Amino acid sequence: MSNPVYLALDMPQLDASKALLQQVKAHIGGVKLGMEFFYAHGAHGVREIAHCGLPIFLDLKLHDIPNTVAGAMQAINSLEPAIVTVHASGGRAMMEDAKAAAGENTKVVGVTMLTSLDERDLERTGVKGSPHDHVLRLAELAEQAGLDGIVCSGHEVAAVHKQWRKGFFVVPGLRPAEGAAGDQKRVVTPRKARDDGASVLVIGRPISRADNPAQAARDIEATL
Ligand SMILES: O=C(O)c1cc(=O)[nH]c(=O)n1[C@@H]1O[C@H](COP(=O)(O)O)[C@@H](O)[C@H]1O
Repeated sequence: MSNPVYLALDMPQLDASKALLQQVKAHIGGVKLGMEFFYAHGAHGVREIAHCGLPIFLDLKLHDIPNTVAGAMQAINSLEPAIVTVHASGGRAMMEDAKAAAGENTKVVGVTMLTSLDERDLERTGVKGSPHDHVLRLAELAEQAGLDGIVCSGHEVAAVHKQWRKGFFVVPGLRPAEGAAGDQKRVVTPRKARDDGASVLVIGRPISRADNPAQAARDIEATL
């Protein structure tokens, strides 16, 4: 089985990103580029990172009216990303149009509830009920809209996997047993997420901020 770990390259410096990637690339299965990197380096930066030969997950978390999101998707098609994110709360029509505009080899996944949020945060945004119910509801909407899968925390992935057997599930908010959670609130270990049905494990700081990133990536790989 291929390595499910996608390294989140969350840094604005292109050279430092490439250097980190060189150190760890033998121990990961893909690279995630998010808004921090993309706003700094755009399509050129994505192409530079793609030279490493690993699949690229373009985590742009698109969230706008359907026409605008479809246009954004078309604008990034030439980069041939393996995975792209949209916010599931953007609604069914937005997700349908995003999927229709994406390249045929790109998986479009809907971000459900950010792993940095808990039930109290959810309530403050006006959503009543548990994160579990909220994630399952948005997963159902994403499936109806024809998306390939969703992004959720390791707390929900087992239930979502049960509800959507063929879905593609991206799980961030991962920490090895001794790792500091930082701004993440719904956290599990990489192994637990994988055992519960995650297709992709997104891992950033536990590798990128480690004293020895290659060793950290190797240690995580060994737990899987
Ligand atoms: O879409 C994501 O990748 C994402 C969704 C989510 O709910 N939570 C979340 O942390 N992420 C991303 O996953 C990565 C997690 O980074 P670390 O907490 O450093 O491992 C970051 O790049 C986040 O942007």
